[in-house]
Amino acid sequence: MTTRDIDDNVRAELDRLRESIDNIDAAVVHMLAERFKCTQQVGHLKAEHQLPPADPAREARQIARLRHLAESAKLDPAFAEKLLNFIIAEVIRHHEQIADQPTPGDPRRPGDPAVR
Ligand SMILES: C=C(O[C@@H]1C=C(C(=O)O)C=C[C@H]1O)C(=O)O
Repeated sequence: MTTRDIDDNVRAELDRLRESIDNIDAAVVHMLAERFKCTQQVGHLKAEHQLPPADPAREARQIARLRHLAESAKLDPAFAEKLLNFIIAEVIRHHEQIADQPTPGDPRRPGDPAVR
C-alpha cells in the first residue's frame, strides 16, 4: 500500500463520515423547524389566554427527562441541558413577542374600533 493509497482511503472515510454528518445536520434543522412550529402555536394559545411566556416547572421536568435520555445515549447530560436551555430561551423570546403583538379587539391596537 502506497502513501497515495492511504490518503485516498482516508479521504474516502472522511467523505463518508461527512455525508452522514450533513444528513444529521439536515435532520436537526427539520426537527427544530417542526418544534418551533409547535412552540409558536403554544405561544399564540398562551397569549390568547393570558398565560405567562415561560413555564419553569415544565422546563425543569423537560431538563430532568433530557438529562436522563442523554445519559442512556452516552451524550454529555450537561451539554443536553445547555442545548435545551438555549432552545427554550429562544422560544420564550418568541412567546414574549407574540404576547406583545396587539390582536384585533385589543385596546393596545391604535385605531381599533374596540377602543372607541
Ligand atoms: C413551549 C412552551 O413554552 C416555554 C418553552 C418551552 C419549550 O421550548 O419546550 C417549555 C416551557 C416554556 O417555558 C410550553 O409552555 O410548553
